[in-house]
Amino acid sequence: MSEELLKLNDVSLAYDTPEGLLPVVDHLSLGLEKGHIGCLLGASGCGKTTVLRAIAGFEPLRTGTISLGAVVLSSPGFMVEPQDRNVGMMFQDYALFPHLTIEKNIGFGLQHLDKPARGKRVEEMLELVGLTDVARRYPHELSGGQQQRVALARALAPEPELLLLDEPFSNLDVDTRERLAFEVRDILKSTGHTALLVTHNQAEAFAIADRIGVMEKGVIVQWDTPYGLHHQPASAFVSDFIRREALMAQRAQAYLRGEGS
Ligand SMILES: Nc1ncnc2c1ncn2[C@@H]1O[C@H](COP(=O)(O)OP(=O)(O)OP(=O)(O)O)[C@@H](O)[C@H]1O
Repeated sequence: MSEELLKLNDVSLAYDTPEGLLPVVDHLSLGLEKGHIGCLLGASGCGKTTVLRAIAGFEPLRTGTISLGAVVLSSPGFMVEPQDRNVGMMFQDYALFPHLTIEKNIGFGLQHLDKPARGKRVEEMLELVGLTDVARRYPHELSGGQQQRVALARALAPEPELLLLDEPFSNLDVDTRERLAFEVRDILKSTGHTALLVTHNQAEAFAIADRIGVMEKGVIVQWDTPYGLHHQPASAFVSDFIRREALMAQRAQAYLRGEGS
């Protein structure tokens, strides 16, 4: 049996707001196997990003534990610092440094390596994401899809044990988004990385993930394979959610073919 790398056990999260405590995530548990790509899928506001931020070490836990391998990263009153978690992050807005070349952006998190080792690692990363030709360019000289591949290379360069991706494709046009989702899956699979992605886009989730957690109001209602979600939805909510998005995609395609409005 494969080993679970990331484990969330009974995790609850809440924000302190001027109106009082806002509970956002309610006793959530999940396990992600080493080398797998997981995805939290759900409507806006259901708590996906909050879960990701907690795994990255930016939100304290009210209950439960988050662990990576044998190491507990968070529990109530205890948090390993974000920089000490060996967790990489990639966001929707690329977050590249505009004044640094692509190779310098990728090498940014590698200050602990000497110059030759850093150069070698940057070269490997450029090759991995297919951007060797543009190493000396600046971010604004690249397309959105290319910039996101740079962001991926930069996140993977320090060899994190786990990669977190927050809506990484949502700023891209539909064609680029689908292509890049498949590309990112291939890249992560070729390197054997474990990753957890957050999205509200079902097509993206199904394109990239080995396990999908459908979230509703701070809980995971089903954590399953894409096949399992389609063929054995655990509740009416899951089957409605999956069906509704499939229907919307069909309608959009019919509209583009000029068959409806
Ligand atoms: N810093 C914060 N302070 C107070 N409330 C917050 C904060 N961040 C998020 N929230 C609230 O917590 C809830 C969950 O937000 P979260 O961003 O985790 O949802 P999400 O599922 O990622 O949504 P989206 O897809 O829109 O990003 C929302 O009601 C949001 O308004």
